[in-house]
Amino acid sequence: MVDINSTLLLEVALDLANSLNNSDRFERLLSTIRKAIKCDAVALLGLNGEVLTPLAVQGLARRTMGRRFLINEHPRLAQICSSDAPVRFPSDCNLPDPFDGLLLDREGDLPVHSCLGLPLYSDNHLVGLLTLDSMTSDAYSLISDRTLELIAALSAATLKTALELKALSLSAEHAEQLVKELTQEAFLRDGGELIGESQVMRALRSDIELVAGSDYSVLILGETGVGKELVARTVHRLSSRREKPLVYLNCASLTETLAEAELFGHAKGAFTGADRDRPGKFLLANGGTLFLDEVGELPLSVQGKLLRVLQSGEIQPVGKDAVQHVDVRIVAATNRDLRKEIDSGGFRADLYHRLSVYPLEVPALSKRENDVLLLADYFLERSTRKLGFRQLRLSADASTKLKRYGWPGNVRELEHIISRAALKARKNASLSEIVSLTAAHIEIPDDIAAQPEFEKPVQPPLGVLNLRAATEEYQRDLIKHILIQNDGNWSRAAKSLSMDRGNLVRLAKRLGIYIKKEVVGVN
Ligand SMILES: Nc1ncnc2c1ncn2[C@@H]1O[C@H](COP(=O)(O)OP(=O)(O)OP(=O)(O)O)[C@@H](O)[C@H]1O
Repeated sequence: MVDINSTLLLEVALDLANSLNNSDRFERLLSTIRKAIKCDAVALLGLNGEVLTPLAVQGLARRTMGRRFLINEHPRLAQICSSDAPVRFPSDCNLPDPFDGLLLDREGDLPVHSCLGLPLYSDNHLVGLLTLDSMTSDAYSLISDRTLELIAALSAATLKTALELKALSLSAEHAEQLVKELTQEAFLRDGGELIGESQVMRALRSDIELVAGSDYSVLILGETGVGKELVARTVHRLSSRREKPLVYLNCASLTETLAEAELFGHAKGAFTGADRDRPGKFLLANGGTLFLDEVGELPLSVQGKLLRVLQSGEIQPVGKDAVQHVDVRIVAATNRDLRKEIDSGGFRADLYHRLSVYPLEVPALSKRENDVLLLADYFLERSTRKLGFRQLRLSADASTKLKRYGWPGNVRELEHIISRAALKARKNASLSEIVSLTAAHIEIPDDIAAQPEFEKPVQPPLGVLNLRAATEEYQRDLIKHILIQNDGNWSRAAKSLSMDRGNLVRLAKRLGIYIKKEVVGVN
């Protein structure tokens, strides 16, 4: 049996007391473990609920950090989690390895190899796992249990110190929430996690943490599909209002009366179709947060009323005399340049100043360095689970193709392209194998396909004699076509048509095009 060298133990122990940041702390831990035990790959995973999140990896592709492992979908991880001692998997173990296909410099299946898992306990609670993979069979049989237990104890202590240090630097109110953040809890159940390690995304995350704790209004700016809604959800989740509702209102495509009724509620009979009293979004969000998406599209008259509510904290439902006090935090988002809108008279300057106490700019995906591959891996892991693959990975040519593209539709476009690629690959693949997505699976519009569709001739409708009907038919076809091409994304479709989004939505409505995100049909 082989025992661990005491100098290495000392190194880890000293690192615990050193003023390292957490990612350095984790990296040092893994380096020390690799000196103690020969292995080709090692990963430290933090546990949150049912999700294991990589906190540091060595010998595995960097993009592994974008993966989130649901315990019950990975039998090896489940076995380690349910054990209170190190688990050695025999070389001929046929349970799928969560890191299949992710080992650095190795294409394809993991050959017969040794795998070792250490559950990490702190105060009798499982806080994470350490996994080690070696290409040598039976690599771990000679390492004593005592050595493994010591490594597990030191790793658990490192994880615990990291969590505690993070918690100490925060107000007690947010500590618990942010400890979860440290292990990057995937907000899988209700909304998703903001993935990204680029400088700009780190800066955004720290701005979000800063502003979330206050009660200021937040204005989220950014192109379509960058993740503005996700940012809004994160602000709410990190705020003291998180136990209260987060209410969503899309301000586009609302007429003046509808916008007012949606925001402030209405009395029965206030207008045609108002067959009962209805509370508005402000009341529904009382105590919590109201997310006003596409706030730049709000009709001017309603902007004035919204401003008054923000100043007084009182709402007056349409058709009612009585006012009601509400306590609501506003988070608004827009992909428009509101300063330009102010200059052209489309947006009130006073409302802008009220909303943008704390602006958050979400960067375009093309500005996020290597985040494209990290996000691609995050979406791949989701497709792996949803479509029942054993493992999905990107081939080198697919990665290159993704890196080269400019991403005008940002993260949403990447998400759709990966989902479509996975679906395409599923047709001819055996789900029990590691499936590589190649460049051929990645359907990125080339220069010609990316041309706005309206520049291509659309056939005039045949057999229609009336000019107005013919024009409408033409408009209907064109809008449907452009919407489908843009995955049902109204903002992008409007951009392709050089139109204002609100006008496009209103026109589509008038033409009877069924309005729902991602689905395009005609009533
Ligand atoms: N950093 C991120 N990490 C993980 N997923 C992301 C990230 N950013 C965006 N997404 C995902 O991309 C999709 C688009 O994001 P979202 O709807 O928040 O964008 P948006 O800026 O509000 O778009 P729009 O302007 O069209 O309303 C969502 O499915 C979201 O979960």
